[in-house]
Amino acid sequence: MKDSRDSKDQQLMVALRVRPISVAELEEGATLIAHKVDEQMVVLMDPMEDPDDILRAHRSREKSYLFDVAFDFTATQEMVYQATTKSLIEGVISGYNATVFAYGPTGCGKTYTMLGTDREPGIYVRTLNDLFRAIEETSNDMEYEVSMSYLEVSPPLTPASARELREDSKGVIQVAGITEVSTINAKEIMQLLMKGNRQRTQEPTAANQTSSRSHAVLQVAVRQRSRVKNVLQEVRQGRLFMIDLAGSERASQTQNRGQRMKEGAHINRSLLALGNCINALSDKNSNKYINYRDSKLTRLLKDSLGGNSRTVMIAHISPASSAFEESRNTLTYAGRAKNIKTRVKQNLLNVSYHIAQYTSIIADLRGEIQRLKCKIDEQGGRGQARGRPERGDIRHIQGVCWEPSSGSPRGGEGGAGVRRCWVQIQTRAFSGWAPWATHSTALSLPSLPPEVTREFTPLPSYPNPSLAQPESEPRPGAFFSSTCPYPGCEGQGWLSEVSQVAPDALPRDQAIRQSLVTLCCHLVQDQVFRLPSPASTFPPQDSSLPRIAPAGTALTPESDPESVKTLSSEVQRPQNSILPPLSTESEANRVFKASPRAWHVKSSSVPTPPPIQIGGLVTQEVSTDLSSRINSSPDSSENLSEIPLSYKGVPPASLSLAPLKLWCYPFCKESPTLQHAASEDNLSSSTGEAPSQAVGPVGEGPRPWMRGQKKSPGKRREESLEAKKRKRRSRSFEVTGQGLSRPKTHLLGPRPTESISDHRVPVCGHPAPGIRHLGKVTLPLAKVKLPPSQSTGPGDPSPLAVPSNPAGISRRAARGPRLPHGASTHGKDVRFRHT
Ligand SMILES: Nc1ncnc2c1ncn2[C@@H]1O[C@H](COP(=O)(O)OP(=O)(O)OP(=O)(O)O)[C@@H](O)[C@H]1O
Repeated sequence: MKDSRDSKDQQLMVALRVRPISVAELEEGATLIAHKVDEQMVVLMDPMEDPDDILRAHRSREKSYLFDVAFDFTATQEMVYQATTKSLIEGVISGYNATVFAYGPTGCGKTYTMLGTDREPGIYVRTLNDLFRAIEETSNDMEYEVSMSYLEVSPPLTPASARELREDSKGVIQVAGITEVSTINAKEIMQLLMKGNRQRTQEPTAANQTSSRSHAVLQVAVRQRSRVKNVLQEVRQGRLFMIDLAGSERASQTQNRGQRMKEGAHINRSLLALGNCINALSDKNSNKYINYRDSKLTRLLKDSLGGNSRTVMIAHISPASSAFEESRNTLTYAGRAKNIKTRVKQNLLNVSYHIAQYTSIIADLRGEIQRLKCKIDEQGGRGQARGRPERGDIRHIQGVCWEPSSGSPRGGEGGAGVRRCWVQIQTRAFSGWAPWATHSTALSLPSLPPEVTREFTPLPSYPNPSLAQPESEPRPGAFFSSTCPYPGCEGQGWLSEVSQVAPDALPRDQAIRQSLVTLCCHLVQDQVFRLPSPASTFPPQDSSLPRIAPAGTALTPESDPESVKTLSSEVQRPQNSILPPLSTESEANRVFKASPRAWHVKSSSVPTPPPIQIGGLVTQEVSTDLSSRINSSPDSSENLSEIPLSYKGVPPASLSLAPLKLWCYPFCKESPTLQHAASEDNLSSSTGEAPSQAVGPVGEGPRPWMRGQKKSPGKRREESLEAKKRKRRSRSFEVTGQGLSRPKTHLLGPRPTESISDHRVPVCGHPAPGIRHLGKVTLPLAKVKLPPSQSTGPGDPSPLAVPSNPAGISRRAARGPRLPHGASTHGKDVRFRHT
């Protein structure tokens, strides 16, 4: 242990307490000779009055004594404690030694001041209470150890005198064989104190019925250290001595005889030694040797008197004239003690930890790190369980779509993951459009991530498409070509397609449409496939994002034969591949109402449809919902406002990655087989209709750009018309679309192509030669069916039917709003169609 960095001299504080005159003294006829003049001064009057003494005739019989503080019989215990001891507590806690000792003749109130009574507790109790309170107040930051010992320094005649005092290597007096009790609180200390005090030698004398025949030393040690663990730690250790000395006595006064008289002699001897030390210490100019070894008392008080301690001496006197001599001596010694100076230093113990302790600290820190990691994981898990915030992150979407390691679409989750992410993208992308926002709310979907909203916030709020129809409606599909920032982008093509087959699904306002196509194109180009954006830096390039598709990488046998091979093998998989459930129950609730009222219903009012049943598995696909909305027939749409769409009975082979097709077809080329499959699987949604009976695309005319098709455009068109007729007859709900082929463009990339190689993508059993040959693939579209059980009634057996003729379109347009499209199942390369 080393002492404090700075030490300073401290004057010993001396207080004087004059107790009330006792009944016994009054009975003896004693008079008051001690008076407190002011807060610091006490006057003692000599009771001896002899008018015949000429020599002393003009001498003042009063003598004043000045102390740091003086109390008379009016002073309460609390006042004495506040003025003398309370200020020491803070120093003890922070590593300073302190001593309070009561000094005075027998029967003058030393024990009363230090121990007190039950009603009026003394300094012991009050000090300990405040000490523990102060410790508690700082225990958040600091760690404390408190120990206590209660020592009786008695004359050598008693057993307690067998205790030896020893000085340790640092010069601190230790009592051999003493028991130190680690204390928990002040209450426990008080119980120990009372117990110890009962064992203290007390005998009635003529001067005091409860005269203490020994000195009592209560020592409280406080060790303080910071709770912040460090390699080098500082420990502060303060000690507080509270000493109730035995009283000096005169044999004549106590009338002791025998053993009691010998005790008194020993007490007086120790007090005399104390007085000598005080005398020596108080002599400023002398370099006299301080003989602490004269008595155990002075040895114990060595530090308190002349060493490292803030010391308070409370001198006690009786006001009675009968105790004049004792009072005068006490006042004299107390007055001298004022001159004693101590050098106060903070006791600091620098603890440098051993290597084993380092290991322990490191283990603690590792445990803490692990605990925090688990906490983070838990929070992350909860967030994912809630699903919403993470799904709002574009990185998450990309992560869902693609395996970061391989850069390919996720195999296990496959198309489901891609579809799901697209649903999210579409849904959120259209969140600025009020009808869509309605559904977004219903779906409890999060808003777009900042980087997306930054790009697309110009999307206006569009409360109801039917309420904001422009005077002259643009020709469907005619105006999109000039709005897309990407040459040859499929986003506009898709919208054009939608505008033809389901014009009601799109907003009427030109500006909104343009925003919409821009949005779609951005999403297609940037958000999932991360193709280079021609006009913007959106999204911000971030190397930490999973690399998705290298720009301009065409899927050709030359460039990526392995991919093509994989794709080819994939598309040859049996058609009865079963799609696993695509998403959770919450996604199954993504239902749309077709009536105008439905746009404004709150999420709670949106009915929950049964999930899509695919090949015996219950699943659902929001994209097909969207498709169904787009293709809602005017007759059925109103009823659908009350009946959610549901789908069932779709053969596994007819299920495909409709959203993938929608968004991926720019990267795909289509074989005739795939094209056919797409038409069947995705465009036909009549209940009970086999995929083979499904009609082809609703879109008009041949598509010369479908170079990969084996069927001629004319034949394809015939099929399409036939399908339309069947649709009208059956009034079934059909989502028409095709897996489209398109020439290789800069948009081609291996990863989107791989995405369609998901084993759950149904094909018609053809090896897709066109893929190999032309580097094109076609994504089949999802097939959506409305089960009869979910139809609105006999008059509307197939509630959603998309009229493919212009009349149908206009009729629907006149009927009012339709569901916002938000997504499409169409996979047409409209660029070429318009050309
Ligand atoms: N300030 C006070 N107010 C009221 N009573 C007091 C006061 N001081 C002392 N007394 C009473 O005086 C008596 C003697 O006091 P006390 O025992 O404390 O003296 P002492 O100095 O400890 O004596 P000894 O040295 O013999 O032990 C007790 O009955 C005590 O209650």
